[in-house]
Amino acid sequence: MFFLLTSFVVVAIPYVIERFGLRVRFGLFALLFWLFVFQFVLIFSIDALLQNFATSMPDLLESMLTTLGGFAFVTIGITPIITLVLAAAYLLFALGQWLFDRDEKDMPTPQRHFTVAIDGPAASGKGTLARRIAEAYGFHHLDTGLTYRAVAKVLMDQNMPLDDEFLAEKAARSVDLTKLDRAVLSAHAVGEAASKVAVMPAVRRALVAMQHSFAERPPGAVLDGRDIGTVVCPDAPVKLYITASPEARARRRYDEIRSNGGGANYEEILEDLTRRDARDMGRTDSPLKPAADAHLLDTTEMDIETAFLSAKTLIDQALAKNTH
Ligand SMILES: Nc1ncnc2c1ncn2[C@@H]1O[C@H](COP(=O)(O)OP(=O)(O)O)[C@@H](O)[C@H]1O
Ligand SMILES: Nc1ccn([C@H]2C[C@H](O)[C@@H](COP(=O)(O)OP(=O)(O)O)O2)c(=O)n1
Repeated sequence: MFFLLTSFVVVAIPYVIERFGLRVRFGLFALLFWLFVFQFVLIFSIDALLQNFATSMPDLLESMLTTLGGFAFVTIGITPIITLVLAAAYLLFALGQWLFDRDEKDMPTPQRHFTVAIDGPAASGKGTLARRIAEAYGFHHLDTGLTYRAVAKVLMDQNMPLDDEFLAEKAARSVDLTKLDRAVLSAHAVGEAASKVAVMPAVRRALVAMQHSFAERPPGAVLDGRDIGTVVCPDAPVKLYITASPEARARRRYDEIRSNGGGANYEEILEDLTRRDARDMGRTDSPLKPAADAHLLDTTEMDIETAFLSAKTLIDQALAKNTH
C-alpha cells in the first residue's frame, strides 16, 4: 500500500508541474498518470475478483487474470521510475526555457518612436500647432526655424556677412539644440537673416543631421519647419502642411509683436513675409513645398483649437495603424 501511494505521489507531482507549471494541457505525464490510475484500478479489480470468485472460475481465466494483475503490478512499479527520469529532464528543459525568457526580457527592445512633420510658410501657425501636439501626446518638439535663426544670430552678433558659406557652416556646427532661446531668436530681423543663411547647402546639411537625430527620440517627436516632410523626415507617418493667406499671417505676426510690446507696421510685415516666402520656396536646396503625402491644412478661417483637432484625427489614425 505504501509503495502504491508513493508511486501515485511521484507520478502526480510531475503531472501537476506539467499541467500548471509548463502549461501543457495533455502531455506525456498526463498519459503516464492516467495509465497509472488505470493499472491501479485494474490491480484492485483483479484482486477483488480473484478473492471472491477464484474457486468458481475456470483455471485458464484465473491464470490469465493473475498474469495480467502481475503485469500491472510490475509496470506500476516501473511507471514512477520512468516518470521520475522524464520529470528531471522536463524540469531541466523548463529551467532552460525560463532562463532564455529572462534573457530575452532583459534585452533592450528597440525603442519605438513616432514623428509628426509640420511644414508651412512664416506665421501660418506651425509652431503653435506643433507645441500643442507635443503637449497632448507627450512628444518632444523642435522648432527647426530656431536652428536657422541661431546660425543667423551668431553671424549677426559678430558682424559677419550672411552669405559666407564657410563661416555659416561653422556657426551651424556649433548650434546646441538644448540652448535655443526663443525669446532672443524670435526677433523679426533674425527671421529675415535666417531665411538668407538657410539657402546654403552646407548649413542645411549640418542642421538637418541634428534635426534628424532629434526626430528619432522616443516616444515621438514633432518637428516644424520648411523641409521636414520632404527632407528631414520623409518617412514620418504624419505630415502636415499648414497654410493661411498672406494677409492672415501678416495680421497674426503683427498682433504677436504688438502683444509683446513691440512696434510694428502691418504693411511692412506683409511685404517681409511675402519676400521671405518667395526666398524659402524659390531656393534650390530643399525649397518650401508640401510633401506628396502631406495633409494640407489652411488655417485662414480656422482657430488654433480647430486646427489641433484636425491634426489630432490624422495622428490618432496613424498611431492606431502603427500599433497593429
Ligand atoms: N489658427 C490660428 N488662428 C489664429 N492665430 C493663430 C493660429 N495659429 C497660430 N496663430 C497665431 O499666429 C502667430 C504665429 O504663429 P506661429 O505658430 O508662431 O507660426 P509659425 O510657427 O508658422 O511661424 C502666433 O501669435 C499664434 O498665436
Ligand atoms: N526647416 C526649416 C526651418 C526654417 N528655415 C528657414 C526659412 C525661414 O524663413 C527661417 C526662419 O524660420 P522660422 O520657422 O523660425 O520662421 P517663422 O517662425 O515661420 O517666421 O528659417 C528653413 O529653411 N528650413
